[in-house]
Amino acid sequence: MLRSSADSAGEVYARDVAAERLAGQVRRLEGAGEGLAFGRVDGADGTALHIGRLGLHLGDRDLPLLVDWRADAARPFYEATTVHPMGLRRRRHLRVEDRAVRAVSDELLDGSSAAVGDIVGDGPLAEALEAHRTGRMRAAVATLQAEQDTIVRSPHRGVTVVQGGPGTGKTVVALHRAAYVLYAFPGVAARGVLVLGPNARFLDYVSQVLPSLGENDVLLATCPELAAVEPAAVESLVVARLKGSSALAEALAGLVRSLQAPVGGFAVRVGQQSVRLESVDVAAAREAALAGGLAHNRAREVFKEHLIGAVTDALERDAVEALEHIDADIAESTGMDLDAAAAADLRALGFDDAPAPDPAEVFDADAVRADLSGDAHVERAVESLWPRLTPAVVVRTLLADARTLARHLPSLADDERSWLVRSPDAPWTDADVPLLDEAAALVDGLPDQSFGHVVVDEAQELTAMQWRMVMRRCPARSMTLVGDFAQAGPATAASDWSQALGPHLGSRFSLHTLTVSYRTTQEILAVTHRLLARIAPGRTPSRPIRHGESPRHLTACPHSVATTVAGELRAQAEAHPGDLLAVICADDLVEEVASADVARWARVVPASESRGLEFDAIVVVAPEEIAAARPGGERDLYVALTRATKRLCTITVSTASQHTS
Ligand SMILES: Nc1ncnc2c1ncn2[C@@H]1O[C@H](COP(=O)(O)OP(=O)(O)OP(=O)(O)O)[C@@H](O)[C@H]1O
Repeated sequence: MLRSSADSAGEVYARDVAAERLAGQVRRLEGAGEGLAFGRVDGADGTALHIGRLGLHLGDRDLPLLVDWRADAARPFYEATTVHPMGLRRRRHLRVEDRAVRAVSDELLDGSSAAVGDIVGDGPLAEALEAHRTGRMRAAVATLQAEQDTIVRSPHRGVTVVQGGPGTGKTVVALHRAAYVLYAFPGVAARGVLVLGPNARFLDYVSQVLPSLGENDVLLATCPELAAVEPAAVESLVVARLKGSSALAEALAGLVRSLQAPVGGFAVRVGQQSVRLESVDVAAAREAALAGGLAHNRAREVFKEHLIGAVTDALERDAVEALEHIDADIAESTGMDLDAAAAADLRALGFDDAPAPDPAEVFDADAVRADLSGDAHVERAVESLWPRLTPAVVVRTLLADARTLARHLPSLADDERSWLVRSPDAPWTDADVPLLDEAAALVDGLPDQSFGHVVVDEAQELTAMQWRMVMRRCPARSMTLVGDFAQAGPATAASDWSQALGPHLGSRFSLHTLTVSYRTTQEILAVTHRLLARIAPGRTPSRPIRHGESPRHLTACPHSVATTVAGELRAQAEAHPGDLLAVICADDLVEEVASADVARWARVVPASESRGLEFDAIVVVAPEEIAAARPGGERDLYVALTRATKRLCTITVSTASQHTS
């Protein structure tokens, strides 16, 4: 394509656009190439359709070669049951690897008995769930379950919330929903789709799902990436929690308002002259600047324009007055009416009754205004009344001292405010990010980049300030939000969706609950029931569909934790070669646990970063420390215990030997 000739600039542009489009298609096809076709439906009427990750058409054939899984025609593949066969006789799952069919499994839906060619095999879902984990989530497009599929292809364009226990497929639904939105709502897709996740580790884990569905135009980001801030420090949870509260948004807005010409007049030197505006004039300029609802820095331009207008008027008044004074003085000292004398002179020269020049017309207001807007004195005077701001300056100013905080955050107690004070050169933290983003919206307006649809995973983690960030980026309020408040981290203040979303959406969201635990076995889930009853009283545990080994429990002395962990991992690796193993421990223990021996067999994941992840087997070290490490630590423990698809081992560090060591 790029080799084709193109002479004019227009042709070059058209060629580049076409080349980019084709390259995108190639990426799409390459991404979705693995397991491209995965299903087939045979209608009771004898028709057959193949279902795939993408749709493919061949020449002018009426029927597509491959039906895109998101097309309406593919719906029965996911939703037909023997009770409601939706016109199907047979649903077939194909496992295709390296362009060869490796397995076929049929379900007969119309009550007929198996005919020649029907292969009634083991469930493909069970096969998918038993497969080795790789460290990267796989698409579940071939085995989406009916309760998931209904949410994925819902026609609802507003906010869809999906809740459910660990491993119920919330992430699966969220990512497949993103792919569905791109396919089914082209208008939304044109404005872009964002998937927001809690941290880089999680985003890496889910990063292959959408490309494997042929979708490469989705932005995966964390909150700091979205705000283009790189946090370089961590801060205490108490402070992080305070900074997450929406009171901070009001405080920032209050601070910015207080920097918008709150009171007083305005004085400026223009040439030899000093001009003073009364406070009413300044107040009028302020009102005009704020009337348009513009952000601070843009409103400043309007404010300046109005002030310059008022200064120009004042200068004009002065000029007129000065001229009139001169005339009056001359008339008084010479007894001459200058205007009359000038008119007589003009008549004598043959100019009949030329009107006397009006001093106000002699004054070139436009030129004066233009001069004033580039005048350094004027700019300085405006700056003192309505300073130009940056987001960083706003946040630094608010958090600079207890007095400023007291003024703008009256709802907090004195000691809470004192915790918020930070030194101006302190590095930014995660909790500062939404404050900077809020300040950016106040001073420069809405972010340049917004999206037609936003997917938030682990959405229970978002603070009120982070929700504000998200809402700013999705003016159309078309979103898929998935999460589980029983797994909430310590910075989360809300305990349900109404609390989290109410301030932005009222009750305008549709809530779905997934109830089947696909990841966790019955045996592992049973270990967490008592814990779940404590952290989410009244919550019905998810229903596991798989059985597995009973969890193991070991005890280690404080000085032999790494050795015990390594021993357990070695045994597991030998017994189950190819399995993906992980060790989860309290963040403070990571260094101690991650000995070379341990790192050889497993990934070591701090409990605070284990949300959303999944492994074949997990060793949870010192569960009691995870529970005690930070407020809400029992929820961290619940998350840690529910990361394995097959095996769980917990290692308690014995306190008895701690005393003797
Ligand atoms: N329909 C499905 N077909 C195949 N695998 C599935 C299906 N649904 C869920 N899974 C698998 O179950 C596991 C758990 O799914 P997922 O991570 O989406 O759950 P989750 O509810 O987001 O969990 P958590 O709350 O722990 O983040 C994943 O390995 C996922 O691929």
